[in-house]
Amino acid sequence: MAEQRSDVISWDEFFMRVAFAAKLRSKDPNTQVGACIADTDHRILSVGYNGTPHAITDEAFPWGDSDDPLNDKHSYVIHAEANAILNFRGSLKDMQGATVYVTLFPCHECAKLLVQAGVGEVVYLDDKYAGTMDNLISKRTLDSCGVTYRKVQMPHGLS
Ligand SMILES: Nc1ccn([C@H]2C[C@H](O)[C@@H](COP(=O)(O)O)O2)c(=O)n1
Ligand SMILES: [Zn+2]
Repeated sequence: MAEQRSDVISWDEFFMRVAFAAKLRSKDPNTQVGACIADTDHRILSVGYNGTPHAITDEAFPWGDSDDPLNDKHSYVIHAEANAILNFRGSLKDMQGATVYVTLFPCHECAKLLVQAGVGEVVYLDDKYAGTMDNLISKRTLDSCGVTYRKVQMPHGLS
């Protein structure tokens, strides 16, 4: 009888790999973010990455930081989590209690969107802005709304 495989990746690893693949599509030169939303039956509902609204071409886009909001990328970029929610083609009731896998901890604006979309859990890879005001607001929002969050374990790595 064939031996059973012992190195099958977990659902957490699988969905985080999907989120990681999505972030490879991002044109942001500084921070690429991917998100994958999976339902309680381990089905992928949607995927997204940080990018521009569709009519803005990469060439015309100011991909830098600037004190001038007109020339600051943050004024224009749609975050990975927001794109994942927007890309979802099903009924929002199917997203109730879903898990979002994100390569970077959600900002406070995305935290609000995820709560309203019905997401019940956030699993993140990196939290490089931990301790910033934005990050504290995000965590307070998630805590207040009963959305749990945890850092993913990737025993097989990402390659
Ligand atoms: N959870 C997040 C946080 C940030 N983003 C996007 C927004 C920008 O494109 C980039 C952050 O750039 P930085 O300020 O680090 O130069 O990441 C996101 O999609 N989701
Ligand atoms: Zn965000």
